[in-house]
Amino acid sequence: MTTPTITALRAYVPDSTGGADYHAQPAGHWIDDHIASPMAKYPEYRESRRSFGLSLLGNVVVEVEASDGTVGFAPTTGGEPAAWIIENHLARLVEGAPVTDLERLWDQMYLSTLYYGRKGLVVNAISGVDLALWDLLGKVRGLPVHAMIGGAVRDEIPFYATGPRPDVARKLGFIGGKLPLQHGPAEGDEGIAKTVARLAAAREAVGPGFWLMLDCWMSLTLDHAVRLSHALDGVGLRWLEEPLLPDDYWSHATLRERMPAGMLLSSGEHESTRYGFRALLELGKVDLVQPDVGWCGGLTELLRISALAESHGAMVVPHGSSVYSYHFVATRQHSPFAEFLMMHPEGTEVVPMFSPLLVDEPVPVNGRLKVSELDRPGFGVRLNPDRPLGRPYPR
Ligand SMILES: C[C@H](O)[C@H](O)[C@@H](O)[C@@H](O)C(=O)O
Ligand SMILES: [Mg+2]
Repeated sequence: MTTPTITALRAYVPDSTGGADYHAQPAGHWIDDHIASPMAKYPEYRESRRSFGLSLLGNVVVEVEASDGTVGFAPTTGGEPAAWIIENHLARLVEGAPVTDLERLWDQMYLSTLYYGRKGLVVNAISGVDLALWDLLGKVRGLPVHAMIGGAVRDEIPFYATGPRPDVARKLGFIGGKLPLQHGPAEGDEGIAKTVARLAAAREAVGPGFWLMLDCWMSLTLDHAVRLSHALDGVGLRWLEEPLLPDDYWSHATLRERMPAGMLLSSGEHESTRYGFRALLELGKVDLVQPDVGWCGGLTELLRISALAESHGAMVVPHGSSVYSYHFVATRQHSPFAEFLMMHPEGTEVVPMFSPLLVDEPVPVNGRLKVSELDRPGFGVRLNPDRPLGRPYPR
């Protein structure tokens, strides 16, 4: 049997809002409504995360074509800058390789960009290429990705929902609701009081058994995080998410020591590679890691991060990334549930997370997704043919 080789690697930039860069939403969407951020200490940037540049990058769609005509693709966040890296740097390593060489290609993409990469945009680009390669391999072999990384350990995936209405999430069958923090340290004790009131009202609405989480999106200082965690101790918070600056591993460990014992500390959404997650686990002492498979290095690197986390007794619950993380979650015991970002403007309806970029994108029904819904080759989704794709750096 002849193994096809990769004949072309292409990077497109769709004109759409939403998709993998899901923060790019029309005005009035809950995801940009006075949500706390590291920039909120500056009043002019407190009302909207887009005001300081969140979602400027937009989507990049990576496409890989094989010598037998098979085409794989995957989206991630990165826009034109990522497209430039993919077309002008990564393509020279990938084109001509057998479609099976994911390990060697990952190593070469990471090592060849070390001098300007290691984290952030470059690793997003590498992640996009890696995901497209997994999609291609699945299509060449006629297998869903989950069947190529060990096979499913469960028949269905339970989900928690991220959005402003945990009461609606509970009614829709989700196992928990994660609220975005809206008031950071710049709003002082008054901000803490508002957060406590909001979480207490949410707890009242959902009752005792439904998980509640709070996503702080890197916005807190250590002192504020300690005080906020204790102020929320009566709410029964399942975890406090990404409270501190991602690089300050040491303050995570201090927070872990000082926060209430029953509240899990989670982080990792903006961390990348196994090295970053080793620091977060060993130095940061987090209980739960949340790599984004489109940002951490792709699926090849997520598998490494996953094994590392399991050896630390930590759960791996990937940051919301649609089918690109569902195939992973289906196959790992220590990844018992997944995130679903409620991308409906009020967060009151289930809509496909990467809409309008993809078609055939499965969504949880009654808060769960049957793994059999993923049983199509590769990641099992198609690009929306009605959304034009520009190729900014054609070769
Ligand atoms: C809802 C949060 O503020 C972020 O917008 C979200 O992207 C991310 O942190 C998440 O965990 O879903
Ligand atoms: Mg988060």
